Amino acid sequence: MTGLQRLAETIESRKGADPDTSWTAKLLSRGPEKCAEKFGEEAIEAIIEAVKGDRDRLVSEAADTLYHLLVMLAARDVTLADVENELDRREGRSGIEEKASRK
Ligand SMILES: N=c1c2ncn([C@@H]3O[C@H](COP(=O)(O)OP(=O)(O)OP(=O)(O)O)[C@@H](O)[C@H]3O)c2ncn1[C@@H]1O[C@H](COP(=O)(O)O)[C@@H](O)[C@H]1O
Repeated sequence: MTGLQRLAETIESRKGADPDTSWTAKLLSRGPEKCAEKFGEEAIEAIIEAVKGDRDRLVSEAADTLYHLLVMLAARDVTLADVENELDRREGRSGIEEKASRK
């Protein structure tokens, strides 16, 4: 199991946990819209560091972004496995080829 899969399991286990002892439970208790808003904030912070070119800050903000992406997905009962399955489905198909097939 990868670290990302373990994190997704931890997040799933926080559903219904005590918001006073778990940041994840606190965020989930505020609803999917708040989780989506937090994800957006963290993604923007990662974008800013990518533009600035600060490698260490980008790694840190990317970690925040992945965590908050998983929380947002959990809030809508979408699992990491669902996303991995979609990525697997796309594997080996170039984005250029996929875009051309849409026309
Ligand atoms: N990876 C993370 C993780 N990344 C970021 N965060 C928290 O996300 C929050 C980010 O919030 P901000 O930076 O926006 O700070 P803020 O205090 O909310 O600021 P404002 O929005 O109020 O301005 C901080 O409290 C971070 O600690 C995380 N909290 C938890 N995890 C993982 O989730 C696991 C379960 O955590 P709990 O649910 O808290 O037990 C942990 O063991 C970690 O593995």
